[in-house]
Amino acid sequence: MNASPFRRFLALTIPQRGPIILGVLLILAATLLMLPAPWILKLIIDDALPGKNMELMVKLLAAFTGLFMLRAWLTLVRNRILQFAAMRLVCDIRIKLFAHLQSLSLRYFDTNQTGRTIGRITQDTNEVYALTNGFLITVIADSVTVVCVLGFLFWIEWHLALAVTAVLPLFVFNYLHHRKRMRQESRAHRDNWDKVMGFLNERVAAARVVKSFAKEQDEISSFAGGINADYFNFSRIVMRNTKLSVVADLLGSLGALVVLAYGGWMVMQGQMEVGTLVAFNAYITFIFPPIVRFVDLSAIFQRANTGLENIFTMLDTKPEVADAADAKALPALRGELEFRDVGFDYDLEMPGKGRPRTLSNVSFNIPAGKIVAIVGPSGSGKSTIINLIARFYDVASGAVLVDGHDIRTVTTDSLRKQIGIVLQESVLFSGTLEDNIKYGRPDATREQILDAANAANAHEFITKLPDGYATVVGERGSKLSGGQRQRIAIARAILKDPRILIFDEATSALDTQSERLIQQAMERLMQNRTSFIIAHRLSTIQNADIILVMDQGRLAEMGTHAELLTKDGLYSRLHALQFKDPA
Ligand SMILES: Nc1ncnc2c1ncn2[C@@H]1O[C@H](COP(=O)(O)OP(=O)(O)OP(=O)(O)O)[C@@H](O)[C@H]1O
Repeated sequence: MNASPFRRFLALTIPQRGPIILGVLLILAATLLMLPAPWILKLIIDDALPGKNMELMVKLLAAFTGLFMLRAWLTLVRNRILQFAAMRLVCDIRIKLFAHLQSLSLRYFDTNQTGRTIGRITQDTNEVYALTNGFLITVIADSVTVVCVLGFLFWIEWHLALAVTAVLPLFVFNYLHHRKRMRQESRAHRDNWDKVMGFLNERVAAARVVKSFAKEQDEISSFAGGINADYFNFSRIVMRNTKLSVVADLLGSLGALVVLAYGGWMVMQGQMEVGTLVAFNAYITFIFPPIVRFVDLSAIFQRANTGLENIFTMLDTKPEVADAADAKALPALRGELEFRDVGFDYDLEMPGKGRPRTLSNVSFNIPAGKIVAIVGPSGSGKSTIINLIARFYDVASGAVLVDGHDIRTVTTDSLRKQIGIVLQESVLFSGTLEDNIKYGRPDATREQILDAANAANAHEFITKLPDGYATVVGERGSKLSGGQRQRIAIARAILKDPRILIFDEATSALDTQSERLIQQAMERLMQNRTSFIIAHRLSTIQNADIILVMDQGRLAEMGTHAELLTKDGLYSRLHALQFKDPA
């Protein structure tokens, strides 16, 4: 069985154990320092005041002041140490989560909303800060205080101390009564908030679509729905906390009442001095407020527990595509590629249920250096083939081999370093054009970058920009045209110099001029490499060495343009439909 999130959290705090232990020792020191304070009060009442002993009075007051000053200083130092430790811990967990995210396979990103993932790294880790800084500090400080003070009370007057202790289980009952609901409410709150974050993230990223459909008002209503649910969830949590802490407060007062009633009776019976009763009364303020605080903090604990559950669920997600224990680095490739009876389904749970598999029995063998066009109707599995070549997913059956190596037996890093991919919707990162071009090869020289941009037909438009290569492109390259983005992506791929090239050809968004520039760039890029192109242009298809014709996840036909036309099969039908009028 898995350890509880809290236990696992404690394991994560190990690197910060130095500052945490020091902080706890300082808490202990500050607590022990305060123990004599009520006793000084007792000495003032029982000894200094009745005997009008001025010298004793001054000494006791000086001791009192000294204790408080020292305690204030210790608290300051302790808070600094523990707050820094808590923040460091949060930073470490954030880095760990991001690093783990990088190792996860595309299927994780297919099934988890971006907003949710971002929430894990930002919001859930904030709860860890609250837990380490607030909860741990208070719980440790308060537990030490309660145990020390109770022990001391038993030492001075055990009858009365026993009466005080009898109230304590009531606090536990009160907490247990609410605990389950608190947990459920905290979970509902967090899950709804994840949905709101997912929604927000999507709508901000797709502002153009929202506007083009004039859906602003509907989106506002949906967002308001999520936020109002958050209001409701939060109100429930606040009400629960209020109920819990009001009852805890009452129980604290009950404790004080017990001391006054029973202690007062003992004083009247001459079994205890007045000063001891006053000191007792002062000591119980060391006990009940911390216990009431425990109860209040249980809300932080529940929230943090939910956050920790989320964090550990993400950290426990295994990368589906992972290097085998004995995976070897792929040597420099020639570029042969083989699909051997490949079957695949995106849906792991219900593979192929009620519909054809995404890919079934796909076999082909491509010698190094060939240009391969993949064609077929929409949804026939073209993109899936390139996803499997790059090992974004693992095949369900059969194998994909490069130069005779099953790609599951080599490291994904060494495989992907030799594959270049230019997608239909090229994504650039915010940063300069130069940074974007050298993304896959950060150590490229200026000359190599210019050569790549030239070969990609991008140099000319870049130099016309006022800031040239230092031009900062917007988020996801939004300040460039579709054709310009595509050429930057081609330059990026050229600079990487891969042996296998994957190209998802986009035509629809481009004008003829742009299309020609891209086509020239592609032709240069494809020289001396094995290239797979999801092809839409007739020229690309005609010039390909091999055409793979996909149909409902199967390889329907394979051959050159001329061969396939003579077959009178799917390809010739598609060709007739699509290129009826090549002019
Ligand atoms: N990430 C995914 N998760 C689940 N199913 C997917 C995913 N990507 C694609 N599919 C499904 O797999 C099938 C094949 O999709 P694929 O993207 O390979 O088709 P395609 O031939 O490239 O289509 P198009 O020409 O429209 O881009 C489709 O039925 C599609 O709905």
